[in-house]
Amino acid sequence: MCRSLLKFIRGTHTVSSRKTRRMLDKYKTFHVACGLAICIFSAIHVSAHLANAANFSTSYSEEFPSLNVARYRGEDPKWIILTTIPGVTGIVLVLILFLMLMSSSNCVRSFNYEIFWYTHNLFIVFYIVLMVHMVGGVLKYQTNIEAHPPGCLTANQSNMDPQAKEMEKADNEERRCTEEAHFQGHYPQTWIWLSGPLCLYCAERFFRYIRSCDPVTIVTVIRHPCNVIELQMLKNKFAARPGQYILLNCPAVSSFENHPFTLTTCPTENKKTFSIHLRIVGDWTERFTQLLLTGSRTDMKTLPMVQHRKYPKIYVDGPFGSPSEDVFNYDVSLCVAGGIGVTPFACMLHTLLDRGWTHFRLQRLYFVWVCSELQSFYWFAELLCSVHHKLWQENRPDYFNMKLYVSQTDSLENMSAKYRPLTSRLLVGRPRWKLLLNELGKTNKHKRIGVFCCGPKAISRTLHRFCNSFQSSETVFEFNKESFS
Ligand SMILES: NC(=O)C1=CN([C@@H]2O[C@H](COP(=O)(O)OP(=O)(O)OC[C@H]3O[C@@H](n4cnc5c(N)ncnc54)[C@H](OP(=O)(O)O)[C@@H]3O)[C@@H](O)[C@H]2O)C=CC1
Ligand code: HEM
Repeated sequence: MCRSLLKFIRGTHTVSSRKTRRMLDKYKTFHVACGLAICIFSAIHVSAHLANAANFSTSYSEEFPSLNVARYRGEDPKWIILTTIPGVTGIVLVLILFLMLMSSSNCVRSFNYEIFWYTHNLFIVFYIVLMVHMVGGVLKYQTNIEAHPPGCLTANQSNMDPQAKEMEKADNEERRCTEEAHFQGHYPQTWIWLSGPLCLYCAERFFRYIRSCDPVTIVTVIRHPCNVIELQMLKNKFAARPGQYILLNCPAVSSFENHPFTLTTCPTENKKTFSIHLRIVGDWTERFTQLLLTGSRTDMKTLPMVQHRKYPKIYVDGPFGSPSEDVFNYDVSLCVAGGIGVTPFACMLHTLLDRGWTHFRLQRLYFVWVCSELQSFYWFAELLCSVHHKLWQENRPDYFNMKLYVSQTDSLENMSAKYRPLTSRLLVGRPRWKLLLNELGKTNKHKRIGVFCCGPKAISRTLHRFCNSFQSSETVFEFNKESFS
């Protein structure tokens, strides 16, 4: 989960292979797999030590008292657990893990991200308790193997009955040893395994904290249809690439919550501002929007300096990498956006408009955008028309192929006449993915098409399935899933 380190590795040219970069994008999936593995092996570990506690009670050894954890034979195993350091710390670890696992489920994260986020930060307590877990010294090893080889007999010790004893006298003499067996608790080794990853992660968080401390100035706040707010910001030394996202923190709403937003414009030589489009869907975005719009006229594009003081203080952590950065690294790319999931692709199109298509490997871009309402398309209608006109002027009409789908037809009206290129590409209903992919397959034979999807999970799942099942030796659809939530 060292996002900045991953973004650095992903962005440098050392990771030339797209396959490796795509693997780096799976860091969250890998993390969840590790988290679940921790839970599964912890369950096995706990079961083994519960059996262990029962054994300590029933197999109490008078012969080797230092090996006992029970205080007497038949002691209640529950007491052995509740009165030893490994026992008590083990219960705390299991409780933390259970809370983290339950709060990390998709439903909790989408219902209330804060519950997940607060609970998940219990990992700090988890690691501290884990370091203490081993100091109890329950697991022991013998320190004097040479002086007391396992199975040997000390002077007053015999494990044979008298009759047999006479017969084995000579043999026993050889098995005599000079001292009692001595045992010592294992030296705690957990910190050896944890110190590397923890130091790396702490360095990552420290770096992110220092970087996010730089103040951010809100330059413009624009209200868009369908509950979307555009925020244009300025931050010293902030640089980003299209497709990347930031973590936004607004202490006036909550000091501990960092919400991810994909950039819709990146700073360029001519324009130092960067922007995000946020959809007001939860309590954090609602509260944040109230603070943004309180006392400022929402019809003004750029606010006079005097208004800046009215804005809440915000911090920006990032940018962080994402699969969408690779849209320009294919000959042909298909970008599918669902609703506000258009944001990473809007950033692409801004970059295409600023820098032109000749700077990139990409030779053909298919853009499919599905929205419930027609007004949603106004979020980036100007941008889409500008890109369309620019490519026609540069005699590359085939470069940018866009299809806009409006899925809810009850409130359908005509799009504004000034966006004619969009009106002629507007379709009603949801896309038929299989048909769409077949059409692309036919017009792009022998190509590896990069498929990028950002939006409701249902679209990603459906499209991913169709890309994998697309049977054609000539065309390959390589699915790149975009998600930070
Ligand atoms: N970088 C990232 O990872 C980002 C991710 N997002 C995510 O994108 C999502 C966008 O949310 P929102 O704007 O509310 O989107 P909506 O819920 O409004 O859905 C957008 C469109 O997708 C359509 N749709 C839903 N499922 C399918 C499907 N299986 N096949 C075809 N079309 C489908 C909907 O059709 P219908 O109306 O018929 O349901 C609707 O027209 C959010 O979950 C957000 O987290 C947003 C920004 C960035
Ligand atoms: C049990 C299953 C687990 C699941 C499903 C899970 C899920 C997640 C998810 C989805 C994120 C990303 C949050 C985001 O990007 O906004 C995350 C982050 C993180 N998780 Fe887990 N996790 C699990 C277990 C654990 C465990 C056991 C630990 C450590 C003891 C842990 C430590 C972390 C850390 C340190 C982060 C990074 C937070 C950051 O820096 O952004 N997780 N986890």
